[in-house]
Amino acid sequence: MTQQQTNLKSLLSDPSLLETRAFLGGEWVDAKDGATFDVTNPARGDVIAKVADLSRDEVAQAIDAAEAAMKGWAARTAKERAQIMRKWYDLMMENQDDLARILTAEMGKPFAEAKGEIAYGASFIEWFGEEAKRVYGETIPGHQPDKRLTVIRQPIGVVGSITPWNFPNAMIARKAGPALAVGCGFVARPAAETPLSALAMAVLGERAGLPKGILSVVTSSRSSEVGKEFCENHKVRKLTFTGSTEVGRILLRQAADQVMKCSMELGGNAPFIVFDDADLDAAVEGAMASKFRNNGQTCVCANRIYVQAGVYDAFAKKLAEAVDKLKVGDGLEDGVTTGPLINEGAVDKVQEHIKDVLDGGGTVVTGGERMDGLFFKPTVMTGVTDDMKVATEETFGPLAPLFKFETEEEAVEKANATIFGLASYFYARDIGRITRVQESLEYGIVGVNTGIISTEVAPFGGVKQSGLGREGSRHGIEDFLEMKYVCLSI
Ligand SMILES: NC(=O)C1=CN([C@@H]2O[C@H](COP(=O)(O)OP(=O)(O)OC[C@H]3O[C@@H](n4cnc5c(N)ncnc54)[C@H](OP(=O)(O)O)[C@@H]3O)[C@@H](O)[C@H]2O)C=CC1
Ligand SMILES: O=C(O)[C@H](O)CS(=O)(=O)O
Repeated sequence: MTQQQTNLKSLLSDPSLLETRAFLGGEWVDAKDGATFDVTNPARGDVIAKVADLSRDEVAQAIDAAEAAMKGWAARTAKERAQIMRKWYDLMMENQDDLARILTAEMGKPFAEAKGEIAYGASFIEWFGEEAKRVYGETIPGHQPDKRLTVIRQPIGVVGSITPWNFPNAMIARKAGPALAVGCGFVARPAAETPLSALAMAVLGERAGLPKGILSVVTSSRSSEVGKEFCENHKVRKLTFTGSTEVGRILLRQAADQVMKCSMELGGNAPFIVFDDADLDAAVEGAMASKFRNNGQTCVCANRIYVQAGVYDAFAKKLAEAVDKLKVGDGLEDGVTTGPLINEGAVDKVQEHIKDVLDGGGTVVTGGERMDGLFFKPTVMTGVTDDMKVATEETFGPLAPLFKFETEEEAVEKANATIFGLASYFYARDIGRITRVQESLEYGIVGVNTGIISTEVAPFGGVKQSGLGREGSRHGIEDFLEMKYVCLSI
């Protein structure tokens, strides 16, 4: 065990939650060949854990175990599964602080935000345990006198899951919740940057009573190998992915060979529109929440901020004043509102977008510079135009670029001018404008006079190249069910 791992364990009320072995078929295992990969704390740059680095063959074993365990798990009543899901939820909430400390240590987000993510992730486990008890079938009036028609809905089968580093608890829970609740087997491959949160979830899932093999967490540094196993193994009936559109395309191409059902939660490029009839203080508050949550590292962060000409200067001034109050630092320190970026590539992307705006004649109102390590000053820029990179590329960092517009039609046209369609936001008070704009935006999610839209009770997902399917809400369970039509001749 590394010294840093010892240090992290010393922060936990229950040190056994810091697991570094993979959870394979109900057993805690090292990689067969003893291989491990390092997990680094992005705030300090030190290695906090060495985690089992599984091979593709070991992933195949997890899939076999999930298929074998499904027979008994799917045969239980929905209520029995729901009781175990509820116990899992209770354990996650009872251990919220420890789970949050592990999450902050491996991902960097401030402890308060990490606690919020644990509650958000746990809410999907709770929600879908309840929803599973309402997976109804139907009877259909026969098309012939001797025919009796019914429709039943059954678990789709073994699910392969690939998730990103930015929400290392909630993105898994948003998939494992519905999949396990309806009776599927579930094999999770978390991002190599952030496997510890997933392993801690598995510790608690085992304690909650999930049967051996129904859930595996296959930690591996070889993401493309794991993806190929999920896409090529005929025992896998469903692939669920959250991450960039670029990787989503790779997986969809691979999954096409066996016509595998896929759910895709992909990249975004959210517009945030401030009209001249908006409550400016509310708009600033919403922009802060949407733009700087998780240090700008969410797929639903405001990526382009459009401000109507009449309020542009006032909004820019107010926003910069709010940004200057952010406290950048180690997420485990009290009062820190903004942690580090996840890696050097993320810092490079922010710097690239800032330089591009400056080269195009834009201005830094506040921030604009890298700090020590992976820390970056939250930044507001004005004079941003549609020919700049930030207009079409997702920054995934703490940069708020302000674009000026004149008319409602212009704002909507510019907001829609992207291949993405995940989240969008606007602030206005005229009811006619609100109705027209919410109906005209080509996005799966529209926040009106709010910058935070995420909840387990609503359908989360994108249109265009931001994804396929919806997660959360009563709709999110459908992606883990198959419909069977039975025609009985009497
Ligand atoms: N719509 C949504 O809900 C979300 C979308 N995103 C989007 O993802 C991007 C940032 O997240 P990031 O994690 O860097 O995204 P990536 O798409 O690079 O990675 C996401 C996951 O996919 C894995 N992966 C990468 N390449 C492959 C492959 N060829 N086969 C199988 N798995 C692979 C990664 O593993 P590893 O890192 O270990 O290589 C990681 O676990 C942004 O574009 C953001 O918008 C992110 C979160 C949520
Ligand atoms: O990964 C993400 O960015 C999440 O989907 C955003 S949210 O659901 O936490 O808002």
